[in-house]
Amino acid sequence: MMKTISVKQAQQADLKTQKEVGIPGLVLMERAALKAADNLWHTNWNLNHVLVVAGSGNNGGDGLAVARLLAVKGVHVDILLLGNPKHYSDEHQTQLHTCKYYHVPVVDPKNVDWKKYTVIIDAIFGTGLSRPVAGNYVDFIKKINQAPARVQAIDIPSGLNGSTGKVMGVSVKADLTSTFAYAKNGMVKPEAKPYIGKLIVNDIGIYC
Ligand SMILES: NC(=O)C1=CN([C@@H]2O[C@H](COP(=O)(O)OP(=O)(O)OC[C@H]3O[C@@H](n4cnc5c(N)ncnc54)[C@H](O)[C@@H]3O)[C@@H](O)[C@H]2O)[C@@H](O)CC1
Ligand SMILES: [K+]
Repeated sequence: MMKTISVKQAQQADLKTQKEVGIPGLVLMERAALKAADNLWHTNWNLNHVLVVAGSGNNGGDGLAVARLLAVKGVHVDILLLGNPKHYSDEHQTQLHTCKYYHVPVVDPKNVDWKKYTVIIDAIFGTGLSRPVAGNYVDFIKKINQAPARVQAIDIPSGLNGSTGKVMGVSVKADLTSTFAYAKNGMVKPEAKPYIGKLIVNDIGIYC
């Protein structure tokens, strides 16, 4: 049986690893991104044109780090930034700086050509999702689900409650979910399957 934990336990384990064990958040983020990129390399998906959709928190930071890792290997990758720039987490800002260094293109949210992407990486919300999805986020999640691309979710499909497996209004439907440390309780529930797709649990050095 696969070990699963709640979102709260995942947040506590993240915090403990950083504050007590002393591994910096950016180190954990880099490990997460390397594993997620590796999961993608091991699919047979067409990686011709990838879109990373990044929210304002550390899930978005993970996505931006994956964008950079793909870009330096020559993949044509674009970034779509969602959320208020004033709320970007510290790690998100660092990852965005690095993407800019490598000239990873940032697309205009009002003018996204959803049909041209072969893969979309969903990095809007992870364990930080705390309320039902609303406003513009609903529209973007629907666009991701309607797009012809394969979809990889980073940590948790955005909009899915990781603890219960229930959809909080609307959720990304992923073909592949690259989660970190442990699967969250809701991910293994039958009703979550259409949103999770294939589940890969990646060890990034966080234990509880
Ligand atoms: N902290 C750690 O140790 C690590 C965290 N990692 C990543 O960080 C993620 C968690 O990051 P965060 O805690 O920054 O949170 P998220 O990036 O999941 O969410 C960002 C923010 O969105 C806001 N939000 C929540 N629900 C919303 C809604 N319905 N509509 C609009 N805004 C909403 C909240 O203010 C939240 O802080 C994990 O899922 C994982 O992907 C990884 O980098 C690995 C290490
Ligand atoms: K996500």
